[in-house]
Amino acid sequence: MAKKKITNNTKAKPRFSTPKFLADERIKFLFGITLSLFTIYIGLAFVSFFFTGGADQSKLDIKWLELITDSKVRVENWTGKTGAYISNLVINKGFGIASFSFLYVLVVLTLRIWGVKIQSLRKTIIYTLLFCIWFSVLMSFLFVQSTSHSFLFLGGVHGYFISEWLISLIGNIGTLFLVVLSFLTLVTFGFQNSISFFKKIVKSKPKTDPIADNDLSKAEKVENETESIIQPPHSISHEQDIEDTGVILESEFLPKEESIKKTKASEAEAVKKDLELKIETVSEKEEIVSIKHTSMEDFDPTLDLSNYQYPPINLLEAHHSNNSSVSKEELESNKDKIVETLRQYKIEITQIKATIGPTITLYEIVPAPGIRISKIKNLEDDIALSLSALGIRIIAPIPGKGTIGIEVPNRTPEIVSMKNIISSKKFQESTHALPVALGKTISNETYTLDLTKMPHLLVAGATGQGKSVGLNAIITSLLYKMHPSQLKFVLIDPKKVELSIYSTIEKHFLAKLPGEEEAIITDIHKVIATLNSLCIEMDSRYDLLKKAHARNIKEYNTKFVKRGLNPENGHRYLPYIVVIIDEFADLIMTAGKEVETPIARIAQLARAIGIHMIIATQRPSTNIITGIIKANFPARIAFKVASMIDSRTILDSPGANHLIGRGDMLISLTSELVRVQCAFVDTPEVEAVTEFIQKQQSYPTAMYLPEYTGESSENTSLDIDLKKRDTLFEDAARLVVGSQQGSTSGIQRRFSIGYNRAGRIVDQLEAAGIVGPFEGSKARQVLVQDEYSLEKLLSDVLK
Ligand SMILES: Nc1ncnc2c1ncn2[C@@H]1O[C@H](COP(=O)(O)OP(=O)(O)OP(=O)(O)O)[C@@H](O)[C@H]1O
Repeated sequence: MAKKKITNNTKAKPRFSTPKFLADERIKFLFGITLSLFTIYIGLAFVSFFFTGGADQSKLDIKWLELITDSKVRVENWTGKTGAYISNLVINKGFGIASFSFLYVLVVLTLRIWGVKIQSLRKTIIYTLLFCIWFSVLMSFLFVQSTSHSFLFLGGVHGYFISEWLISLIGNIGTLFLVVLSFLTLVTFGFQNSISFFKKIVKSKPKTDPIADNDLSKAEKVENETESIIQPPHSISHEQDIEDTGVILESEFLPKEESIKKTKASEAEAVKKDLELKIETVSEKEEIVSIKHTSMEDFDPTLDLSNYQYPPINLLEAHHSNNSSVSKEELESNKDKIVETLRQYKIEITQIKATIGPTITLYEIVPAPGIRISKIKNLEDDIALSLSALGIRIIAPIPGKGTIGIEVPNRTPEIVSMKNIISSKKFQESTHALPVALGKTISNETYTLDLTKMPHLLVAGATGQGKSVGLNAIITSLLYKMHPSQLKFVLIDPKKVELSIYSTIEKHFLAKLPGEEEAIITDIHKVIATLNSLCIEMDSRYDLLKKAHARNIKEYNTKFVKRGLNPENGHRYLPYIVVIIDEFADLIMTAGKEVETPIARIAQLARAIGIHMIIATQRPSTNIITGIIKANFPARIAFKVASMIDSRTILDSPGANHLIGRGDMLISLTSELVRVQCAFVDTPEVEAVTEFIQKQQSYPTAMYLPEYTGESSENTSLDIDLKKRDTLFEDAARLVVGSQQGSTSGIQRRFSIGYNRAGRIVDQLEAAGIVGPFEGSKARQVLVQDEYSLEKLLSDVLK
């Protein structure tokens, strides 16, 4: 009874709750001693029974009362009459040699009293009983004839009667089948992964074809979703490890939440330890597929460079030399350390699972009911200390999973090569408008993005943590998928060294201001001019879209390709423009608002017309990544940063400070963070790709962006030719005089035009003497007081 009470009362406390009479430590101590001695006594009695049972047999046949009261009756059993009687009762009249398993229950119970928990008591009792029944039947069935002259019933009276009854009922064969069937039933329900174990035995075959093996593991994944033990294809020897460890055993405190489906199924008893590690690896099939590029129908913009060849995959390197998989020892030792550390803080866990990624392994744990999640979250540093590892990150809880994740770096991280990522099926068959392949997730899946959906990307990370490699990965993946007619880069590189490698593909893939020599922009004044020029390009693209009644660049280009838009009316095929700014902090420090404003404008409006920005910075402080920038860059990538504050600045949450560097990154697209190992592409690889492109036929020049003259001081009103005034000039003049407000934004709003166009109109109004000069943040003074004077001025001056 006491046992039952113990196992049932497991709600919140991770420790075994003692019956009331054991609340007193002294009684508990004595009870523990008593139970230990009793266990040893019974053990000795059982063992002794084998040797002395024959001699004692006749004495044990007399009545029990007589046996114990008559001191003249002596038995051979080492434990006296009581031991002999109990042994005879339990072994011969009970379950035969299977009765030894009762000793196991006694050991578990004794250890429990001493505070050591190795197994769920309830399950220990149930399974021991079931095992006893089955084993005694088996023993009787097999040995009833051969031991008929012995004093010992190997299966006990219980087994004898049941097996005799079964043989009479269904014969020897039927009984054999039933015994086998009941064994399988016991194992199937008793051990979580027995089914997959049996399957593996059935399926075991020589492994000669790794591709076929990959297929198999994928198929198994789908089939066995709840078991989800998938073999890593890159290490066949590893399969054996997984086979050995692919069993989840849970401790007594099994949660009943339905979110943890597996725990219900795993009503198994651990014989080895109280908690075993389940290892999960997901590996994508790295299939090299031919690069597919959609051909255009009526008008093909790629026809200008119709012989253009996309770079072949063999220009990239495999970087496999120092790749190694995570050993089972490493996994087990990390698991033990995690479990131990948590236990020290009285946090019991019921299940633990490991997913091996390229550079980190995710240990997913299910805490016992009643454990506060925040308690585990606060142990980040303690776990890091016990594992002696940097880069531990705790995700509590993992969104949508009901588990808690502990990410632990692998001892030998794997390099994810760009070649691998580019040749992956996922990337090659992606239908994204601007496909970017970034690397591999924790579950070894290729991680791709569509830049048009972002629509802009903010990349931050301390120096040397993989930002430049990340930018190269983005550019390389776009070069592998896009035709020069479909994509142009605007590369801004104040550091002057990082992006210069792409200058050779200027005539294929770059855009620049007219008259500029260098396509890679390094000078701060040219950066301002280029960004403003992009604003003009943006306005003009909006005008084109409006004229074409298209909502976005995709619709517009489709109409253009179908020859629905006449180039004579100014229509043209619009390539995507990807603006990459390598050291954004430098720009903000030197030019401040002058760069921030056009960047914010482009970020706000450019999505629909195919201009996308990627800005990178080493210094993720709030004066660099301002509120305006943050608001307009919802998609962010963080490489390792120095502090939690920096991490919060980029991601709005901590985490990036716990990354391990060398391309380890966190990507925040929605509110969720994804940890990805960035693909590695080395400079010689990028050079090989750019050289391959450069050698091919090109456009005569880089794509020219619209000219930007700027609001420079020498650009006085005299320079403005009013004969070439804007068509909205007169309406704008009437608006300004009518409202007596000379603001650019007022004109912009009233006529639904871009900021630059409105700015040009205001300049023309100034040249015509309608408004005064620029006065910083104040609106310009309106120099014409009434409409009559305005009409006069318009007719006199502007003719
Ligand atoms: N994805 C990656 N996989 C493996 N190693 C990497 C990866 N990314 C970067 N590294 C290693 O880190 C080094 C520094 O990377 P990188 O030049 O990209 O840093 P960075 O953040 O751009 O630094 P800085 O801001 O100073 O230019 C690389 O030379 C390379 O050895």
